[in-house]
This record gives sequence, structure tokens and C-alpha cells, in this order.
Amino acid sequence: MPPTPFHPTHTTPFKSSISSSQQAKRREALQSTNPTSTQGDSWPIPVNADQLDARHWTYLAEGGKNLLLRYTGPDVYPFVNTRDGRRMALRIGKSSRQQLNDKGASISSEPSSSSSNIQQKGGDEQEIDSEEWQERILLPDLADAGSDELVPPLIRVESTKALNSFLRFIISKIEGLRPIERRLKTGIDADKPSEVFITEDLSAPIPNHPCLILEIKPKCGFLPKEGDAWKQSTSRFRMHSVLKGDAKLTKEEFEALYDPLDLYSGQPDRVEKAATALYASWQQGRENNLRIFLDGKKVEHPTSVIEGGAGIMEQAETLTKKLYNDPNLNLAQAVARILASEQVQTILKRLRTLQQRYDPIDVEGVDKEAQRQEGKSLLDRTDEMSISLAEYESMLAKVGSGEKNLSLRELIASFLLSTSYKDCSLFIRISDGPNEPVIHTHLVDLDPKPVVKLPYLLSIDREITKTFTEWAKDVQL
Ligand SMILES: O=P(O)(O)O[C@@H]1[C@@H](OP(=O)(O)O)[C@H](OP(=O)(O)O)[C@H](O)[C@H](OP(=O)(O)O)[C@H]1OP(=O)(O)O
Ligand SMILES: Nc1ncnc2c1ncn2[C@@H]1O[C@H](COP(=O)(O)OP(=O)(O)OP(=O)(O)O)[C@@H](O)[C@H]1O
Repeated sequence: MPPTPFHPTHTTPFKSSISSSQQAKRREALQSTNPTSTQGDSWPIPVNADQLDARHWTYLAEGGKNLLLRYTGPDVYPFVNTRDGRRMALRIGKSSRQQLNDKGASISSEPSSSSSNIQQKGGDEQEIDSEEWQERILLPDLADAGSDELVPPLIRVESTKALNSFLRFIISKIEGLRPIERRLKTGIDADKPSEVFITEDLSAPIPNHPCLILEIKPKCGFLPKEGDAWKQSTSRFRMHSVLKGDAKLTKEEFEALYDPLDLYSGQPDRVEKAATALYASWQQGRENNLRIFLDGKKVEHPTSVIEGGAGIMEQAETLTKKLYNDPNLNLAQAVARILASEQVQTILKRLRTLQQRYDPIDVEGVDKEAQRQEGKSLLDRTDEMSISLAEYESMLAKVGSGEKNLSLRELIASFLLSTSYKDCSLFIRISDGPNEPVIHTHLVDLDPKPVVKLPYLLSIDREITKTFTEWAKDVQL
């Protein structure tokens, strides 16, 4: 399928209208922070830390940098949207175990690990405000790709003593629920937490509306046009899988791997192939790229040893048969149908366009430019530089107008933005509708990547290519 035509959204008047409508909504929300106030249209609304009761929150999920808490308290506004039953989540930025140990925080007695993937910020690296990032950088490119709520709002909780004590309670409550590999690397610093945000719990149950939720991490959906021949013909995800598998993968195992290029292709047979591979890895308990939830509960395949797996899997299958009005549809087929749906393919197509638009010359190309413009490789940066939102915006305008002459800072900003689009997760919620099931899509984890990560991004890319090239020779690919 040819790449989606380029739409320079940053130069169209559409940008400001979307942005200002979003801002108006947030302003409206900010005016109604009182939890006893009646429910307005905008939800979630800001909440003060002293309104948070640690008994009403529990562990939901986490990635390398953030941990999510789910609201499990009584159904009261504003923690629950009393109009439609949607529920709040809290997203808490974590600190590396190293940082926690350095400051002598005693969150748990886990040993430190040098392999944390939380990056220490360089001297001059500044935090980019997440709300501004959404408004000014993401929404103009995403607003017309899905519903108004494609990117769930992130509303900052002010850092206060009340927040510190809430987090202290929470840490003691949830530490044992966290996966051990995450606990070894990261934790929450109750005294000086990274940003805490209110958001919507996208995997929560909706009362009286049975709902199946797929969370996929689709990864990079295009191939570079220049450079290494393997990189030009094989998806980055598959090449990386060889490195992650210590190059022990057989040719057959490699062929069966999920291929993002299939998922993004829009071609029914290839999308089905991608869905089958994602389902197979979920079935094997490798759930990094596909997770399934039913009415707020994680669905595990019965073979993946979790008690109760069979029951919930059956319930999920029963629901999808009902939603699609097809008694013979099994869960794997339902996943394939959902991923091939117009709603999902529309957002994937946009995601791929943005990944490609902001990464036109590959990390190797950015490195060449670094050498040409500054006389040193990205690998040699000890990066003290930070990129401001204003710089991101001017890069967007330049890229949007087709300008090819980008400064090194603009090339870096562009590449990092593409890296965010390659790493985000897509939540797909399917519930009953009058004729067809209703599908809602939401993107999460679109945070800016820190400039300090650049040397790592180049070196891991080279390691992936080297390991893959040797492996391909060994297995005679
Ligand atoms: O490099 P990748 O493709 O492995 O992606 C990393 C992800 O790994 P995975 O999707 O499991 O392969 C990785 O995910 P996990 O921590 O493995 O769940 C992170 O998302 C990481 O980003 P960051 O350092 O948290 O900003 C991601 O790093 P970036 O390259 O997106 O910065
Ligand atoms: N709004 C949400 N509702 C429900 N679950 C969510 C929500 N946002 C994130 N999650 C879950 O929490 C996980 C971690 O969140 P997030 O992606 O923001 O953290 P991260 O540390 O940046 O992740 P990564 O290491 O993958 O970059 C997600 O992969 C997803 O499973």
C-alpha cells in the first residue's frame, strides 16, 4: 500500500481551532475543581491531592517510566464520571532505583540495578509540560484521526505534602503487587515524585456495558528508504526480536513473529496474519504487544497458568460472539476482526504517517548530520541540550511546509517525536451497538523522549543490525 499522502496539518487553520477547543475544555474543567460540584461536560477534572484517599486506589499497570493506579472507591464524582461510568486513573512518574538509593529513600529493600531505563536528565535538560505537549505537539497531528478523546487528558496533580503522604500509603499498599523486574529497576519517590497526573482508566469496566478491551503496542510501521539492506527489508520489531532472543531464534520462529508492517498494511490477509501472531504471543504469556481486558479484568489464556484464566477467557469469547452476532467466532478471530476494523486501521494509518514523516532519514542519517554540522557523532554527545516546546513547534511548521533544510536541533526533535509515535500503545474498546459493535480508540504513552537518550538510540540500532546480520547469515535467511 502506498504511504498515506502528506497532510501538513501544522500549517492549516485546523490546528488552532482544535487546539483552542481543547484548551477551552480544560479551562472549563479547571473552573470546576470542587468535587461536590455537579458534573459538567468535561471529565476528568483536576483533583487536589487532599481529595485522594489511598484506600480507594490500587495498582493497575506500569511501564519503564510510569506507574498507573486505578480508582476502586465508591462511584462518586469526580473519580467516576457519573454520567457514563468512566473512571479515573492516576499516572505517577517513577524514579530509577539508582536515584532512589542515591537520595537514601527507603521505599523497599530491593537492590539497585544499573539497567534502569529511566534516563537521568542531562544538566540542561528541562521537563516539557505534558499538557502543553499534548495540546501543542500531539493534538494538531492527531485531532482529525479519531474521536476528540483519542489522546486521554493528563491533568497534573499539584505536588503538596498531602500528595507525599498519599504516595507513602500507596507505596506500602502496592509494592508487593508490582512485577519484580520493574521493582528492581524503579520505584515511586514519595517525597519528590516525578509528575503525577489524573487521567482516564482506559481498561476500567463500564456499568451495564460489557466491554472487551485490546491494548496493542504496534511499534514501528515503516522501513527506512536508505542505509542497511536488512533495515530496508525487515521490520525493526522483528530485527530487534532476534537481539532480544539472544540470536537463538530459529528461522521458523522468526517467520511466525508478529510483523508490524502486516498490521499497518490495511490488507485483510496481512492484518489477519499480524493478529494471529499477536494472539499467539499473548497465548504464550508474552503480552508485551497485546493485552486483553474484559470489564476491567485482565484476560489470560488458560495455558498461561493464571488461576481462573479459562473462565474469563470463555466470558470474553461469549461477549465477542454476541457483539458480532456470530456464534462461531472464537477470540482469536474476534481480535483479527477488531484489528482490521476501519476505526483501528484509520488510527494505525495516521500513526504510521507520523512515524515516517518525523523520521525521514533514520537515526543513521541524523548521526551523519550531527557529524557534518557539529563534527561529532550522536554517540559522543554527553547531552546537555534540551529542546523546548517552541522549538518543537517550529520544527513541526517546517516539516509541515515541506522544508527540507532542518538544523541539527530540528532533526533531533523530529527523530525523537517519531520515536514517541513508534513506542505508544493503542487501547481499543469494543462494546455493544445497535447493529455493529461500537469501537473506541485511544493512544497512550506519547511522552517526549529525552535528548539524553540519543546515543543509546543510535547504539541499540547498530547492535540490532549487527546481531541480525550475523544471525541471518547463520540461519541462511
Ligand atoms: O527501543 P524499543 O523499541 O525496545 O522500545 C522501548 C520499549 O521496549 P519494547 O516495546 O518492549 O521493545 C520499552 O518498553 P518496556 O519498558 O520494555 O515495556 C520502553 O517503552 C522504551 O521507552 P522508554 O525508555 O520507557 O521511553 C522503548 O524505548 P524507545 O526506543 O521507544 O525509546
Ligand atoms: N489511561 C490508561 N488506562 C489504563 N491503562 C493505562 C493507561 N495509560 C497507561 N496504561 C497502562 O500502563 C502502562 C504504562 O503506562 P505508560 O505507557 O504511560 O508508561 P511508560 O512507563 O511510559 O511505558 P513504556 O515503558 O512502555 O514507555 C501502559 O503500557 C498501559 O498498559
